[in-house]
Amino acid sequence: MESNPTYLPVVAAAIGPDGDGRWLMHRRPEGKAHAGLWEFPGGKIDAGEGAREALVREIEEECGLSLDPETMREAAFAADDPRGGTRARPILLLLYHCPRWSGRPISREGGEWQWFAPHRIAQLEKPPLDRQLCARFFG
Ligand SMILES: Nc1nc2c([nH]c(=O)n2[C@@H]2O[C@H](COP(=O)(O)OP(=O)(O)OP(=O)(O)O)[C@@H](O)[C@H]2O)c(=O)[nH]1
Repeated sequence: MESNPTYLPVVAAAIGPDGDGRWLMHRRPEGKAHAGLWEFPGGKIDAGEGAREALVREIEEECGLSLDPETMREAAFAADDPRGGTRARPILLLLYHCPRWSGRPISREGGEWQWFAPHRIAQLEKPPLDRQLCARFFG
């Protein structure tokens, strides 16, 4: 049995709810894969990094918010089919509920940031794995 990793692990954050019951979503910038689609923000886990640590780092880099890793909870996951698709490596996307943060999001890497109610998030155009996470997380 081959034991080299197949999946590329990616972490994503469900940041919310804010005082109005909304959650923070990120619209991917032009020039990147899935440009213009709305995702739960996050990114790839670096070698040797923990999942929560990666999420804190990615969110800080992308929008300046500080997440509280102590209060993060595993919430849902979604994975590509390793035998389908055209990617070199299928993605394993891990969603964490992040109920505590500080700061306000600002766009640091060209994407757009917006708070939405869950029924609006369900309507947004999203990449395939984020669609699954949305259905699993918000029901
Ligand atoms: N959120 C999300 N990401 C996905 C999906 N499918 C898929 O291939 N990805 C890829 O997973 C990676 C997520 O990591 P990232 O957000 O740090 O990637 P990035 O575009 O900033 O960096 P990159 O240009 O090196 O890929 C991206 O390459 C993204 O295109 C999906 O359904 N949802």
